[in-house]
Amino acid sequence: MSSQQHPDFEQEKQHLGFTKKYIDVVIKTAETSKDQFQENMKESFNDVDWLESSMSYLSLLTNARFFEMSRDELKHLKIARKKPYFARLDLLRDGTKEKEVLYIGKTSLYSRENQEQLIVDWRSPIANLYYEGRLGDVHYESNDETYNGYLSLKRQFMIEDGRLDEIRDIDLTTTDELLQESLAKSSSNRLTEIISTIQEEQNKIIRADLNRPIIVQGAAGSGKTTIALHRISYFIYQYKENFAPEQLMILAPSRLFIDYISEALPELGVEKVRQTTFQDYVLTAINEKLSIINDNKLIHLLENPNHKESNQLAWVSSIKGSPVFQQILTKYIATIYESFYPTEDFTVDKFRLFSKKKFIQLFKDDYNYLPLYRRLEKLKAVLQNDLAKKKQNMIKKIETYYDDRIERALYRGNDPEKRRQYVSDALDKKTLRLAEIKKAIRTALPTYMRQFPKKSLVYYYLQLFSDPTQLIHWSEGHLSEKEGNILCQYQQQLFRKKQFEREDLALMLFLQVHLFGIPKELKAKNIVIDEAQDYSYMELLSLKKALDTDMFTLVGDLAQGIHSYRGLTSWNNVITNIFPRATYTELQKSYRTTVEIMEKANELLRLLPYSFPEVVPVVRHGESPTFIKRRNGKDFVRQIETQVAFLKKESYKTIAVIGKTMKDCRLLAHLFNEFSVEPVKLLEEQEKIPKDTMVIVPSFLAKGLEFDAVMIVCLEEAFSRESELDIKLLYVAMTRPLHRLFFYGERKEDFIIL
Ligand SMILES: Nc1ncnc2c1ncn2[C@@H]1O[C@H](COP(=O)(O)OP(=O)(O)OP(=O)(O)O)[C@@H](O)[C@H]1O
Repeated sequence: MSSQQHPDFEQEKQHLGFTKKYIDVVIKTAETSKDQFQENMKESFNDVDWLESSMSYLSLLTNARFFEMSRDELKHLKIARKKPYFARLDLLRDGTKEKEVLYIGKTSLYSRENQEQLIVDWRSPIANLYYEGRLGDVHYESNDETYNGYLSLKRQFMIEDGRLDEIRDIDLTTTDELLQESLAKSSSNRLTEIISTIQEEQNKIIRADLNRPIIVQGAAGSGKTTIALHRISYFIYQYKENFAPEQLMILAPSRLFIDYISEALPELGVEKVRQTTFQDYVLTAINEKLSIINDNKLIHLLENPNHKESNQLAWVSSIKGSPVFQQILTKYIATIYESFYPTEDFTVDKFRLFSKKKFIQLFKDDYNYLPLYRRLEKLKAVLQNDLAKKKQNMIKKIETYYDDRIERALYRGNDPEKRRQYVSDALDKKTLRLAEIKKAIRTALPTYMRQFPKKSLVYYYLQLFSDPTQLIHWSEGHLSEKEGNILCQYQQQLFRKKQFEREDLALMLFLQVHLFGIPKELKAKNIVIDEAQDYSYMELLSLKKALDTDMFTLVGDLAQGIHSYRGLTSWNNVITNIFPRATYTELQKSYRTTVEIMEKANELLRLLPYSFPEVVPVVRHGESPTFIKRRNGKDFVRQIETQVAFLKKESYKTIAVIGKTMKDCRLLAHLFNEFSVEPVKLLEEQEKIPKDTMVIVPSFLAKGLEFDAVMIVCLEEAFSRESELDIKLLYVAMTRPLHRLFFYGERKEDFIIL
């Protein structure tokens, strides 16, 4: 049963009215004075009937502790006012006679003293019944205990701006209606929360064991980004006593993407989670300002396919990201460590204080949990302590030695002059020796430590590629002589220009961890990586080492792996060698695109050399993707403008023109700037996405984003069937629209599957 004709509609409307007013009172009281509560209550609930019917709630409120809420709780309650809850569950617990009525919302509201909940948080254990429980006998787990009961009602509420529009009683068969409505909406250019329509398979991932890493291979539009954010929200809720949100981290593919997800964060209560990119994180962790030549490589590969240089570029990237470098770096680091084994004992003057054997044993074994330079610091402190302890003893020994000699001299021989001379010499020697030993005590440690010169991370990194013979040796047969030479030459050429590539960052981070360590504040308790398919093996490994935890949520789609020359082509290696505790899940259902668009995009997957299962769109129909022969110059701009005007009339709000390369996009932007009356915005890596302007975006930057309508344009650059990268880029572009897709080009063949 649905709509406003529902017999309970009026009653629910009243309940909503009460809840809203009630929230207002709580907010007002929390913000002003707790003593004002009764008066605030009377003022708001001047309707006597309501007041009486609400007496049970009233009694909850007399407890002053109720109002002690944190600033964050207050903020969330204010947000919740517009839509306090989205569902209701009626549950009769086993062994009880009275059913419980639970209203599920984004944030909870309850009496802290008697635990009676007015609104139950969607992340609480009992709320799982909304996502997974069928009507009838149900159970849920909380604190390792299982609770059983009978679920007699599952009701959804459509509340808009605090107004109840509709109520709907649901069972498994009807849950899709709300989802369909939500998917049919227009995109706002931003990611939003999906709390009321989370699907069962998605819910399983959000609530999967929080003490284990999780890897999700999900089709384009299957909700990976959304789920990852909801999982963080769930984590924060579950561990609110143990961790602050600042201890969690989201690694996004670009700053553009961070801007894109930013709107969903406050609603989910995760806005304080650190959000950064891999590059920015590494540069902070190694504390270096390096010049990184970024996606140049992708662009080069795109613009010069099958070129000899492109092949070399791709090979260099893949080798630097591969496990071969784990081996090379491990050997290299071992060599650096050995170069720190002292050749001499630690002596002060003639006293041997600390043997080199003991030093090496501490350095190698006892402190092996520390990075190299921290071990040195520790050892320096050990020697310093030792010296401080033995200092007086050494001085005493010298004093005793000379005092004994002087004493003995006093009784020696008969010549008083000689005796006097002898004693005077001994006294002089004593003074000299004491001065010597005091100086030695002062200088011995700094002199000893000087044999361990402090070098920078960049120094060590450059050294790694300074000698091809060494590099080949450390690779233990994985690099041929030719390959070792090519790699060293390539790196040296970069270094001469004082440049580094993104692929260098993982290796530098790995070195940093082992040589200098990562500051505590840059470690994280839980990390979410979106677009994880674009990370290399070494990037993921170095991150795990740097962050000192395997609590990662990796979400990605290998079919969209446009950086697979450096990234991953399978999750196997990652699971086996980096995250062996990980749970692996696949999502094949796509929620973004219509059936018509997804079917066309699926044709591209069939052309890829790996077998990707077809993406199953949630059944939502729309217009078929359309090819339009494009005109030139001003006429082409008019053509697009007419299309945009038409789409806007159809109420589509967000529209993007996607070109294959940045070069084509720049040409497009130029054309529009010259001939268009409407403003357009060319999106680059660092941009913010404007809300009401049509955007031009290159295919590789469009990854992860979505728009109501997309126009893929081939101006000078076409997509080639021969290139795996082109197939993936076109796939990325085709899976961006929610509703409409157009291809504008000279020839249909430029779009491979037309
Ligand atoms: N359960 C759901 N209810 C409503 N909307 C959903 C649901 N799951 C996903 N969506 C919507 O589907 C779209 C795609 O979600 P999202 O961007 O998280 O997918 P993705 O897997 O990260 O996609 P891509 O691989 O293309 O980056 C978004 O508009 C999201 O709001």
